Amino acid sequence: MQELDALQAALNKALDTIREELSIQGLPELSSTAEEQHPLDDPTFLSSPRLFEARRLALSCVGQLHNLLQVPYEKVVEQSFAVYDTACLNIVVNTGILDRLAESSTLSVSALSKALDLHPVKVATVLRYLATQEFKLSTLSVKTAFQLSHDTVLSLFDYLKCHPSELEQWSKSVRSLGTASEMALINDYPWESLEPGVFVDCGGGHGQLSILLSRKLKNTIFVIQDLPEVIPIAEKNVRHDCADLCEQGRLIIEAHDFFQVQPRKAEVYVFRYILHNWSNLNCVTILKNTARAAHPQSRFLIIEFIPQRSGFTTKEQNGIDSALDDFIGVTEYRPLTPPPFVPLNFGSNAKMHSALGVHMMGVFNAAERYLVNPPRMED
Ligand SMILES: C[S@@+](CC[C@H](N)C(=O)[O-])C[C@H]1O[C@@H](n2cnc3c(N)ncnc32)[C@H](O)[C@@H]1O
Repeated sequence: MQELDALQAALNKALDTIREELSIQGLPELSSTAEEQHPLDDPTFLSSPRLFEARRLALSCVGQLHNLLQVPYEKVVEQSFAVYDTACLNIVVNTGILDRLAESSTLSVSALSKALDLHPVKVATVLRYLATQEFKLSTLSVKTAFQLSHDTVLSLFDYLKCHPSELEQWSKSVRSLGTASEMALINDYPWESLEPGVFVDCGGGHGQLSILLSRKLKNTIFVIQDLPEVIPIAEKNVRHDCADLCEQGRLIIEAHDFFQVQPRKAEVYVFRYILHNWSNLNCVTILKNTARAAHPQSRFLIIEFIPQRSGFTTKEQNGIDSALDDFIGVTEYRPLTPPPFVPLNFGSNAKMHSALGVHMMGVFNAAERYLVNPPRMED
């Protein structure tokens, strides 16, 4: 029997058994939104052996299915961000958020932040992360948890400049973050519509996005820009993969600080995983500096993870109604409407991206940005 079939069959059997046992023992239905504690959650409750084993089996199947279905890269990121589980719980308890929510579970983030004198973006980021499974501090990008933990006044980028081996390690981890969703990115956007022209990869890091696109867009020149200390890393990577394109002048690597005016006129300026490192004010400066060089037809492409709201909603509120069967034979991506009891952001499946939001807050006092109702850092 296939592993997936076996786990599905065992899970179904276990869930059926739990349902039967609840009925036999006259116990209430299970509900994750019930206000009263379920008797099964009482540590002194003595389960029947059948119910005990059915629960154990169901949870084990869920865990095994998780291992089977989750992309290994996401598991690695989740594990390296696991410390945020404890940190966020600690914040929720110590700041009084938990007590306030116990009094009223319908408090909005802004009401909660006002009542406790906390920053709304930080409260939202922490709660959103905790919903998938300090603190009153400055909102300045150089007064973050990173500076406290490293006992430094330097920003992460300035710190890395002084620590070349850490810079190398950090830029490798950013590169793998890009790799994890690169094929979808290349497939889902009509890149050919941008040809021909000059494409500037602002803060391009290892240059991986430009390398991939240069194979697809044969009439485009790619300029990878980054800080001077990152240029040798980018050059090594690009020359290793595409020495011929460098010789032909189709891939150019150059130092440029995006807080200075952009020197290149181009058809496309792309910012992948850049703006989430910076406050609104900084982002405006970066974009304005680039816009000064742009011509009226130039395009700005901003590539970021867009977190979805947590919580549950009706299909009508969600606005998109698509079921798994609607995707048969479809090649163009569109999102699935979460079925009942599946959170809008797909719950535990959003953990990696929510953890990234916490990470951006801890390192840069920045955040992943939302399309709807965005809570923003004040500058
Ligand atoms: C999160 S990484 C993204 C790298 C790349 N865009 C990618 O998607 O793989 C942010 C990049 O911004 C660069 N960066 C930071 N400050 C910069 C500045 N002032 N000017 C240019 N690049 C900068 C960093 O060196 C780093 O390579």
